[in-house]
Amino acid sequence: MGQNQQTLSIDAFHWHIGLLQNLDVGLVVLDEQYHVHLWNSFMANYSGLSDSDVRERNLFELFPDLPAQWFKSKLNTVFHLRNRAFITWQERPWLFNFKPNRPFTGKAAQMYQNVTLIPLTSPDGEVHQIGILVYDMTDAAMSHLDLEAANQELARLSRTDRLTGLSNRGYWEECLEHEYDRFLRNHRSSSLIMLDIDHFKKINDTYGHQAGDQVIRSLAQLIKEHIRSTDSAGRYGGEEFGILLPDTSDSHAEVLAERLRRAAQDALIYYGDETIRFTLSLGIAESQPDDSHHESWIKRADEALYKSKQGGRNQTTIF
Ligand SMILES: Nc1nc2c(ncn2[C@@H]2O[C@H](COP(=O)(O)OP(=O)(O)OP(=O)(O)O)[C@@H](O)[C@H]2O)c(=O)[nH]1
Repeated sequence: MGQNQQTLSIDAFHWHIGLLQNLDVGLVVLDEQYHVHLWNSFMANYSGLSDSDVRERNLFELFPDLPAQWFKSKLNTVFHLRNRAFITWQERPWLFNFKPNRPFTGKAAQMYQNVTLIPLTSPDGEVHQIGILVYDMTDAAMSHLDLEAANQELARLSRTDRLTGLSNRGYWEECLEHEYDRFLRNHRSSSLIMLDIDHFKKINDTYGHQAGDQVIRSLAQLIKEHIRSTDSAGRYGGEEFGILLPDTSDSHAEVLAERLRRAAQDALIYYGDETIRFTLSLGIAESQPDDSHHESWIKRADEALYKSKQGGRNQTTIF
């Protein structure tokens, strides 16, 4: 090899080292005893440990909070199979517990990382060392998580009635349908309460539509306070609501219905200078196999509600 060529290869070696040192990606080389042989400036900056602090030292002793058992098994697989391995932030948000360097704009407390493990073949054809590349994925992870949160919020809104915060009719009917299918499989009865504000048109006509809305909101609040977390309440129509009570007989449902009816009767709704009172009519139907469909179940509860209206309102009827 001529003098020029030798100079060039030494130059090239320095460029390579310079490039590796200044990459905006973490780079570590480990041997089979997990001793560190290369530690670039990315790793030094985020860990606070310089190349000379870590060189020839065991990675797991340097970083006791690394998931040692899990990570060693990944490294050993790369040594044995000589294949690259990839660890994404979705699988494990981070390997090295680094703080991202976005102290003012970022929300993340930790740097999210993708990690690639590369088997490094020695001149003897064997793999005695592994290269670890650590990519900072914090921005991508944050956008992804923000998008996911926004989608979840959209999904929640699409299930919710805006005026009352209860389930809207579409979602509530879906729950009812699932409950009816469950009943057909396990034959454990559930009950359905349909309820409607009495003479609500008169409340609107007397106090105005906004006051009517306030009555609907207050009733929704009363319902939330009376039901269990396993029950589901939904706004079925203007001033009609449905409550699904899983694993509940009609006589037990009646206890809740009557409690709610009395609470409504006693409630005082303040709207401006007005004090508004209202009553409820309620109908109950227990699930039955011959309903054939959840809609027939609603129909029976509605028929019972109609009987309460016919019977003089402010009362509960079991179908
Ligand atoms: N304020 C308000 N009123 C509503 C809303 N949805 C429906 N309504 C009104 O609710 C009233 C329901 O009237 P009706 O179906 O005649 O029943 P009612 O006056 O409650 O009489 P009974 O049910 O027979 O006791 C109508 O005047 C609707 O305009 C709403 O979201 N807000």
